[in-house]
Amino acid sequence: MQLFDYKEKQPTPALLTTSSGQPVHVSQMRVAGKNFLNNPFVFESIKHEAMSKRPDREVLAKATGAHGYFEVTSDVTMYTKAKVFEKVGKRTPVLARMAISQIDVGASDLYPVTGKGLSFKMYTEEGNFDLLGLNIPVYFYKDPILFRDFLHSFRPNPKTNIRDPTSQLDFITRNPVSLQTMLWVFSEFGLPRGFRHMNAFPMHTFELYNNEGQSYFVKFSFITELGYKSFTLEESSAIAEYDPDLFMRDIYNSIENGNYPSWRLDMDVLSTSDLSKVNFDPFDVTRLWPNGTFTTVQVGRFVLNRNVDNHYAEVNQAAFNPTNLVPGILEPPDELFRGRVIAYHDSQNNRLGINPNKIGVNCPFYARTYNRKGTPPVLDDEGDAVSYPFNSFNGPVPYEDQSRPVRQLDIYQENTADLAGCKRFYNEVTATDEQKQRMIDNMANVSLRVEHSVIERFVALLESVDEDLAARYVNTLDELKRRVTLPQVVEDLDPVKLNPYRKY
Ligand code: HEM
Repeated sequence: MQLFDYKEKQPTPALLTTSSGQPVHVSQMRVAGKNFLNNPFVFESIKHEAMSKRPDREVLAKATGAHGYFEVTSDVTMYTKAKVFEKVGKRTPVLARMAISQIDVGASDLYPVTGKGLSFKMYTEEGNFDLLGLNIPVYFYKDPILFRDFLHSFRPNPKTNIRDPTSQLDFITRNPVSLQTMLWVFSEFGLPRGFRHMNAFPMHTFELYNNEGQSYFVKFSFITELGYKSFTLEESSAIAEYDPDLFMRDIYNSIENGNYPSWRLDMDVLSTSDLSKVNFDPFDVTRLWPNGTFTTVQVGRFVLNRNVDNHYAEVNQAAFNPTNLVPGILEPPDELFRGRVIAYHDSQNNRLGINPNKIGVNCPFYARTYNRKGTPPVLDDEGDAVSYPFNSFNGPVPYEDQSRPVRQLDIYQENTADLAGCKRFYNEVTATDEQKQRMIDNMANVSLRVEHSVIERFVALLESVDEDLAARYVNTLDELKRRVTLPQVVEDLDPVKLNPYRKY
């Protein structure tokens, strides 16, 4: 389809050149019988392809993206002075990136038990404002050191390069703090019917302040305006076979057809006085705020109405960073966020160089800094502007704002797991029998190849959450083991039998 569109725009072929603009002679197109080192066109073509791959993101690598806008739908000026939210009807251009975790580029979107990302970059007049969300409202852990450990347990074994569900369940039993999020991921909420039908949550508690300097504490949510819908396990395994790129295709086609995906931006709010009264840690990303403790305010909506022209330039090279906030919105004070402050810069410097914000898609409307040089692009590098701050030559100066809180919260968090939250999830969120069984079927599928002692520990953990959950899991797994008889050819290839280090 895209190929035919191109042909329509380009009725006759254009002249081919090298990257430095010299026309390419037809004899340069093939090497046969010639010394190709004397053929800069061939040399450049091979070299460029060989060196074209930059590192992918370590997490959420496979993705799609689109442009659109954010529109304010309610007056929220009592909570924040951020100009992006300053009046009802105001629109701000937006880039969205939608991604799937735990899989590499090229793998199937329907790979079981993955998280999905939905991030928005709002190009505001006060700088880029990025909100990064995942499709589940609680996070796997609150201690940033677990970033590495969690990923390692879910990644292929470093020796064999084979995924090992034993290490995944082992991680959960050794870090019960991650159980609640895993229950969400195993449940229907882990398998939305494409990005358009999923909600997403930035999870941290941000401090907002208004023009009078009053603070509020908020959690943002992106709520799909199409209504949440999920795939059944049968549907997803059937689709995985014939359309591994379904999530990506669905977004592209819906925008091309004028069915623009959209999400409401809501925020759950606690005032400063609420904060001193609650009996839970409102900054703990592994827990939900209990119903009845907060008010929900609608802020606006995101609409995606334009596909990108170049995936590499506009999606792969996009750099979303949770520290990209604007005046009126302060950094969340929790420990996990502090871990993220380091990680995104490092990852983006590693894959894009030291000037990621000078790459077209990341450029804010306005930026004046004292940084100079670095890996390309350097653009005009501020021309002849003075290159050190606090100078006598009218170099850029910082702004002043009397309403910005002078003190920010400094919090110390407990290292406890919210198993009561897991019980509430099992009994209240997966409320019906069918919902419970679906989650347990998923857990049992993953557990089929898990080493016995780890299963025992996992069952003990589930028992400490809810007896019924543990009993159903044991029964479902037993039943599944009885039912699954591998055909001979698969048995011959069974990794357990081939791997002398593993036993069941
Ligand atoms: C210690 C905690 C965390 C660390 C160290 C971490 C680190 C990272 C890194 C290094 C990237 C790749 C960035 C890039 O190269 O562009 C990334 C991407 C991402 N992270 Fe995190 N992360 C953490 C927690 C979270 C949380 C709590 C959320 C959700 C609320 C989240 C959502 C995302 C999303 C959606 C992306 C993909 C962004 C895109 O589409 O480019 N992360 N994370």
